[in-house]
Amino acid sequence: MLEVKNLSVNYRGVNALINVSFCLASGLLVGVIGPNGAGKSTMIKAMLGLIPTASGIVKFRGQMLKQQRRYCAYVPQRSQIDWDYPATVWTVVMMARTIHTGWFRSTSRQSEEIVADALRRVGMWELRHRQIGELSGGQQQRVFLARALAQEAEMFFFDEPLAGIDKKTEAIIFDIFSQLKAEGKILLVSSHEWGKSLHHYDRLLLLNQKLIAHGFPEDVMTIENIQHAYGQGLKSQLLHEPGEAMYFC
Ligand SMILES: Nc1ncnc2c1ncn2[C@@H]1O[C@H](COP(=O)(O)OP(=O)(O)OP(=O)(O)O)[C@@H](O)[C@H]1O
Repeated sequence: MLEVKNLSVNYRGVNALINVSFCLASGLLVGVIGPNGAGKSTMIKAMLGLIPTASGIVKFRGQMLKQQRRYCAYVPQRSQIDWDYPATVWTVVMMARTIHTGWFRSTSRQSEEIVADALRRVGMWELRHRQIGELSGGQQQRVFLARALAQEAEMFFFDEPLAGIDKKTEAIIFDIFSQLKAEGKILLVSSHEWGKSLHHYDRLLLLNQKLIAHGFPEDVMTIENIQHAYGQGLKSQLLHEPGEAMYFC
C-alpha cells in the first residue's frame, strides 16, 4: 500500500502542489493526468523526496518512502536527461545495478544477466553498444524503461514516458506495464495527453495543483472534473470527438 497525505510543494512561495492525498494498492497502473504545469512532475519528485516539500508524508508499506528509494525506479522526462553524455545503452542500464552492488564493486554475472534480460524485454539488445545520444526518442525511452526493470523495484514512477514516441515503443511500454502490474508492482505514469491510451490505466489521478479527482477512469473523466482541471474551452472541443466520449458520464 502506498499512502500520500497532504503533500504540498511551493516554489519560491508559489504553490505548485496543494494538499494532495491518496492511497494506492499494489498491482495497479495509475495515470497521473492534468494540463501542462499542473504539478505532475512536482508530485512525483516530491513523493520520492527529490525536492523539498511544504507539507505531507508519503509511506510505502507503513514506512517513509524516501527512506526506501532502492525500491523505487524513477524515469524522468526525456528533456531532463543529458543525451550528449557519453554512455552506451548497456552502461546506462547497468547503472541501475549499482544500487544493489555499490559504485566501487565490479558488476556481478547476475547483474549482467538482469541487464541483458531487461534490454531484450524492451527490444534494445541489438543496440546495446550504441551511444544513447544516437538513438531515436522511442529507443531512448526504452533504454530508460530497461534501466527501471534492471533495478528490480517495487514501485515505478514514469514522467511523460509516452511523449514523442513511436507506436512500437508505446506497445512495448504498455506490455511491460501489464507484466509489472501482474507481478504486484505499483506504477505511476504521468501524461498531459489523454487520448486513446487512457483505457490502459486501472486508476487515474487528475491533478491541477490540487487533486481534482482520483479513482476509476470512468469516474474521474467526467465533464465536470475535466472542466475543473482544464477549463471551459476543452469541453466543447471534446464533445465533438467521438473517440474520447467514452469517458464522460
Ligand atoms: N524548479 C522550479 N522552480 C520554480 N517553479 C517551478 C519549478 N519546477 C516547476 N515549477 C512550476 O511549478 C508548476 C508545476 O510544474 P510541473 O513541471 O510539476 O508541472 P507538470 O504538470 O509536470 O507540467 P508538464 O506537463 O508541462 O510537464 C508550474 O507552474 C511550473 O512552472
